[in-house]
Amino acid sequence: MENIIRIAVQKSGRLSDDSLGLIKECGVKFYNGKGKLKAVSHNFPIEFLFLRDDDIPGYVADGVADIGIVGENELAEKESNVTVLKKLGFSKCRLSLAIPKGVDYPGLSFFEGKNIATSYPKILQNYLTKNGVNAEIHEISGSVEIAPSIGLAEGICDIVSSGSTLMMNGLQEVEKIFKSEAVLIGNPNLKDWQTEIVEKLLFRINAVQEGKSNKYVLLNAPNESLDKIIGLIPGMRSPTILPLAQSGWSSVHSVLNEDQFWENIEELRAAGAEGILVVPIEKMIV
Ligand SMILES: Nc1ncnc2c1ncn2[C@@H]1O[C@H](COP(=O)(O)OP(=O)(O)OP(=O)(O)O)[C@@H](O)[C@H]1O
Ligand SMILES: O=P(O)(O)OC[C@H]1O[C@H](OP(=O)(O)OP(=O)(O)O)[C@H](O)[C@@H]1O
Ligand SMILES: [Mg+2]
Repeated sequence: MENIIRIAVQKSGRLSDDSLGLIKECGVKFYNGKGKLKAVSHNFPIEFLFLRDDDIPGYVADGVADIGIVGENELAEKESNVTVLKKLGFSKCRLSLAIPKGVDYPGLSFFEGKNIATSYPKILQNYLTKNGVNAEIHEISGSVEIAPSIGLAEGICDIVSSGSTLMMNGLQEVEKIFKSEAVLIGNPNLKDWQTEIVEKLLFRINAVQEGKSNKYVLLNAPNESLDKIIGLIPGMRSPTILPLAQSGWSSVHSVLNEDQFWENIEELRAAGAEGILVVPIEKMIV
């Protein structure tokens, strides 16, 4: 049989759409019908295992899967022996301590001797120990935000993104204790042929991510402003300059980070740039 690697991805939940979307953008084709727990790509040597996210660090550490996509929070909680290969920039969230709204919060000492409900007992215990707080950790596996209102705990430690779940449950965020995003992880003992395939995938992921954070910019400028404009949008090696049919004018093509573009837009216009087009880039290899 052909050599293939195995990737563990979340079956369904907050990580799954972006994980599979990223791999599809890398040109890896596969069919993941409803209820399927495994799939093989027909144009890249990779097999998918669709799992609960809690199990992904352990499967990768044990070598059942060679690589996987998981949140840094789950990774820190499981303390599995895996290598972080790449931060992926999606499923960004934080773990926070929260208490009922209206309750006075004097600082971390609030939690001394209190009960805290969480699905992340290790991360929480490490944080409390580091800060010299003794609290009782009550581990529950979901719907953590409900715990204070049913008398299970005085506070919670759970995932926060927009904060709307906290708000809906009458809670206030009082400490941010851990920042997380999705990461690609790998078994630390991959064989050379497995590493080679992982490197190919990483090359594609980098090209997709570079493409997303950069834009292709085209603009028209009077020739006397070209030096100034080139300084503002230097591009990958240097911008392309093409003469317009109207004499004295040029078309300038360049690639630049979107943030950098917005920072320089006023100066570009002041230098005489006009007809500015900003075009998305699908893949970018630097
Ligand atoms: N609201 C959110 N915004 C952004 N990222 C989030 C959010 N909630 C969770 N995440 C991230 O996505 C991961 C998976 O969240 P999800 O809610 O799908 O987990 P789950 O219910 O434990 O799923 P599973 O059924 O696979 O065990 C979390 O560990 C976290 O890294
Ligand atoms: O700050 P917010 O934007 O409200 O996001 C935070 C919520 O998102 C996650 O739950 P999810 O909606 O994925 O449901 P689940 O707990 O059933 O997995 C997490 O467990 C929080 O409850
Ligand atoms: Mg889970």
